[in-house]
Amino acid sequence: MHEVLVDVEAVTRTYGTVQVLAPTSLRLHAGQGSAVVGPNGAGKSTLLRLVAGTEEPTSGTATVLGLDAPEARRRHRDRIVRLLGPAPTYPDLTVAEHLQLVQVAWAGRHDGPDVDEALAEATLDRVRDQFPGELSSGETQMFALVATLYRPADLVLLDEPEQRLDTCWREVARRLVLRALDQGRAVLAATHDPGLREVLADRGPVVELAEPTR
Ligand SMILES: Nc1ncnc2c1ncn2[C@@H]1O[C@H](COP(=O)(O)OP(=O)(O)OP(=O)(O)O)[C@@H](O)[C@H]1O
Repeated sequence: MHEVLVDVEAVTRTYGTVQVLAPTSLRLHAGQGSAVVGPNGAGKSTLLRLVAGTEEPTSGTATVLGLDAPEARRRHRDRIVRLLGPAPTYPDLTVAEHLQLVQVAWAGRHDGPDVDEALAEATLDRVRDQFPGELSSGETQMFALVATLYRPADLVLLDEPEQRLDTCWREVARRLVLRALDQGRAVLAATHDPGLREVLADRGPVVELAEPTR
């Protein structure tokens, strides 16, 4: 059996008096995909932050790579990558230079295509020499997704990777996620995109969250 990467047992999250995440459980093995779905405000991003270890559950446990999620985040940064909100960028490095930086930083462990191929397959080659501040919102999102998936990781956490992408780029995003799964990575993604949900549902559990009651 593949390694258990994520083991979430009855986690909840409460802010003030409102429980924004009702007890939720999820188990994800290497190479599996999981879509987290539900209406706006259902707690999808909250669940991802609990798994990312950037936030603590009110009750229940979130275990990642056998460790409490915040500890896993510290100890296994080479195995976990996340795109939860805007990606940090260097204003004076071009799009291509960001990917080159990823190659250098993870020297010897990068097994994807070369920089120009990675940009071309995401149809980002036209902006290869532009700076982050010169990109459209969709280009920024596509660039963030490509850069996120460019580094090595066994577990990929994505919060609505389809946001601000047009129909063509949503299709590209699905393809990139599918390739990550085919490479044996586990992908946990909150999404409103039915196509991405389908890609992930083929490879693992769908987590359906309901709107919080106030
Ligand atoms: N720090 C916080 N303090 C108070 N309430 C919060 C906080 N963070 C999130 N919430 C509330 O928790 C609920 C769930 O938010 P979350 O961002 O997880 O939803 P979501 O399912 O990702 O929504 P969307 O599809 O709109 O991105 C929302 O009602 C939100 O207002």
